[in-house]
Amino acid sequence: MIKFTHISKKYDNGNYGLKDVSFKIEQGEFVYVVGKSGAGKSTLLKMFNREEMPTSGEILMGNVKISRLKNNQVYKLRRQVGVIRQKDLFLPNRSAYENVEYVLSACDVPKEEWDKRILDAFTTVGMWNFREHRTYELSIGQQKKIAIARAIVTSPPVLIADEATANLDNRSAMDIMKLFNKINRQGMTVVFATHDSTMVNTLRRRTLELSYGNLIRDDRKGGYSATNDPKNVYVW
Ligand SMILES: Nc1ncnc2c1ncn2[C@@H]1O[C@H](COP(=O)(O)OP(=O)(O)OP(=O)(O)O)[C@@H](O)[C@H]1O
Repeated sequence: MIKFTHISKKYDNGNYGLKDVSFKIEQGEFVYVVGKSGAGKSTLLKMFNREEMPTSGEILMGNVKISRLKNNQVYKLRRQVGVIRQKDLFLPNRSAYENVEYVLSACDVPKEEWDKRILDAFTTVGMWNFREHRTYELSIGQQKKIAIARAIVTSPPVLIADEATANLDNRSAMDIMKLFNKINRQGMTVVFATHDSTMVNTLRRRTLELSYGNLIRDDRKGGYSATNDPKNVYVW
């Protein structure tokens, strides 16, 4: 369970990213975050793994208050939250396989688990046959799939995606959305920010809508599929 309570974010230059935002997400939910450019979507997403800290309010992950975490615990938090960014940075001269493997090396995952984890991640995104390709040789849609493989290879209970379908044609975008659906059905919570309302209407899910930093809508459109899978409990 993730709970945002009265979260506000005021940047140093006086801009408000978020204003008094409160909501709760259960493990296994699929949630869209929508709103126009500048509405606060990225600011909201960056709070999940403490890339940004709220100016006021409290965020709970399980029973842990994110703002109270010490540096070594923030590192653990980041293993619990997989992130797919608007622009994913790859090791461009390395293969897709090495790009995914790199995440495991950076996360202290025991080496004997690497092969299986990498195979599982590539299989989930359907990219095993492209594992030897350098990432710059891949299409944008294929690169997005590798970005997803990197985000899920540590099996985080929560997956955060910021405009993961930007710059993709409709077919590739739908491919990526199906992938997020599949990952969600496996029990992972997915929080997916987009300004594309077509996308949101196609796959009806719970939607949080932001406008000028305010949460102006929170509905549940049949998207709730909580799971009791023990692998999804938070470990600190
Ligand atoms: N690092 C920052 N410093 C100052 N202001 C910021 C910073 N990041 C975001 N903002 C401001 O916070 C508000 C929300 O921005 P945010 O990037 O979260 O919106 P968004 O909905 O993700 O927009 P986009 O879809 O264009 O990325 C905007 O007014 C923006 O200018």
